[in-house]
Amino acid sequence: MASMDIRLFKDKSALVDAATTHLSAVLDDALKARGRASAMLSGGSSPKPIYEALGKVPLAWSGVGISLVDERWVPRGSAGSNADFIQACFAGTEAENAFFVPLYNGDTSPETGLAAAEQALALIAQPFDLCVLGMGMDGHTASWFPYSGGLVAALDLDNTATLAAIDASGCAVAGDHTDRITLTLSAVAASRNIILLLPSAEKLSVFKAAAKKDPLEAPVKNLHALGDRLTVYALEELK
Ligand SMILES: O=C1O[C@H](COP(=O)(O)O)[C@@H](O)[C@H](O)[C@H]1O
Repeated sequence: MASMDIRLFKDKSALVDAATTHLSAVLDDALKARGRASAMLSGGSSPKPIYEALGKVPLAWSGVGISLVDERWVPRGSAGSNADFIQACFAGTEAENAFFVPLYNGDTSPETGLAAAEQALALIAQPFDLCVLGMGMDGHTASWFPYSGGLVAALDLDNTATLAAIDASGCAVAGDHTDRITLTLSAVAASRNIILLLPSAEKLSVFKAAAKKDPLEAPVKNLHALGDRLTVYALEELK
């Protein structure tokens, strides 16, 4: 299998420009090839300027289905809602015409709401054309937090579900939002284009160091096996 494509940048604005061009080309190609496109988006500070720029790109946005790589189990209007975050990034742009599927559905917990979320997500064409990931300094990506409850099922490639429930109690980086819903590794791995954003030299170091760790300790390690469908946008490491 060909190896992942790591693209290194000296500054954040060059990274944002290049990643925005990449994301828009993936969506445009999908729209031209299949008449529709699908994008699974992460929240967080890493993709924010990219989404803000992407929303201004003239695309046939009404043919684009958008949902989330992961979500905190909180209603719209609550702090931490990734659905609100995406809406805010695209506010006032043509991207507001995209078809958005939220993952939170008001059920008591991600576990009890999982089947309905999976059913809702089936409205978006799979395999996904685009999956945009970030990474935390603890080595998590999506809501695959180290040793979290539900992580083994989320990372099991024999688990063909698209979504998994995660209990991130005890994971400091998850903060107060420990009830999560996330794409499974099989859904991410099936995506046509997977983009990992590492907009600091420290994050690139964490990503590289994950290669030698247990995948439950550094879940981002699971991306190392995805081959050339994974493109990493990173800032150069300090010498
Ligand atoms: O908690 C999370 O953090 C990561 C990284 O966020 P960032 O703000 O450092 O970009 C994010 O990718 C992930 O979806 C989220 O669950």
